[in-house]
Amino acid sequence: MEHKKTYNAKQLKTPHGNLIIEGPISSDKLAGYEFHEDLVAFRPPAQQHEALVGIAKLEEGRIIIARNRHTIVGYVTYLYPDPLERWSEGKMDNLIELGAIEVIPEFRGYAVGKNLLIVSMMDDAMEDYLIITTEYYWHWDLKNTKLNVWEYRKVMEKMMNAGGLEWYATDDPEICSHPANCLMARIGKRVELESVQKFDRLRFMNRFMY
Ligand SMILES: CC(=O)SCCNC(=O)CCNC(=O)[C@H](O)C(C)(C)COP(=O)(O)OP(=O)(O)OC[C@H]1O[C@@H](n2cnc3c(N)ncnc32)[C@H](O)[C@@H]1OP(=O)(O)O
Repeated sequence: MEHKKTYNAKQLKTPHGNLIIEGPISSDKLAGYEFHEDLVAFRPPAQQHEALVGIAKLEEGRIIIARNRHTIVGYVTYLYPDPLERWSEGKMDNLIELGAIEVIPEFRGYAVGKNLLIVSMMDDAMEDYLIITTEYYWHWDLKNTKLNVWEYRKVMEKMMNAGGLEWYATDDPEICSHPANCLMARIGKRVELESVQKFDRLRFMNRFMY
């Protein structure tokens, strides 16, 4: 499969300044920008910056960023699922995962997250993909937001819905281990039935139990 990436951008005004939401961004551009020190949700900022540069270099990898002048203040990543996860077991070249999304606390609640999703889907090539994301409550910033798991889950759903991702049932044990965890997905307009059926089989691998 050819992974065509077309750059899109939009401006977003917030009370803390104007942002450019843009991508997919090249690894060189990404490496040249400052990476805000409050981007700490997944790894220490320097390591996460390096990881994003690596993802942008992957054929299927996509990074969309929220930028305040020269500084990255938010991002979302898309790449093939981890080879150790069930989602890669179907060896589907059109299944990519929204792996991480983060916005610095200063810019949260101003639709930056939603706009990262919106700009991601501006690229028509996204209609060729089945995009998944796995939501585990232990990745959420419950401490700083002071939201409970259900309130946080609502934030995640509203944000993902802005990009057309919807809740999908699964019997994945890790997802089923807590009711706030979930699988969300967006099936592109040009994804064929065969891929959808393959995805259904990946979602339910323990059917012998029923
Ligand atoms: C696959 C994964 O990456 S899972 C991990 C997700 N990432 C994290 O948890 C990292 C830490 N958290 C963050 O970086 C941010 O809080 C994000 C990315 C989850 C959300 O980013 P934001 O820019 O704040 O999201 P955005 O402003 O678009 O909000 C989406 C919706 O949630 C609502 N919302 C956002 N924050 C809050 C809050 N603290 N309380 C109540 N509602 C909220 C918004 O009002 C909006 O709802 P609306 O459509 O009714 O207006």
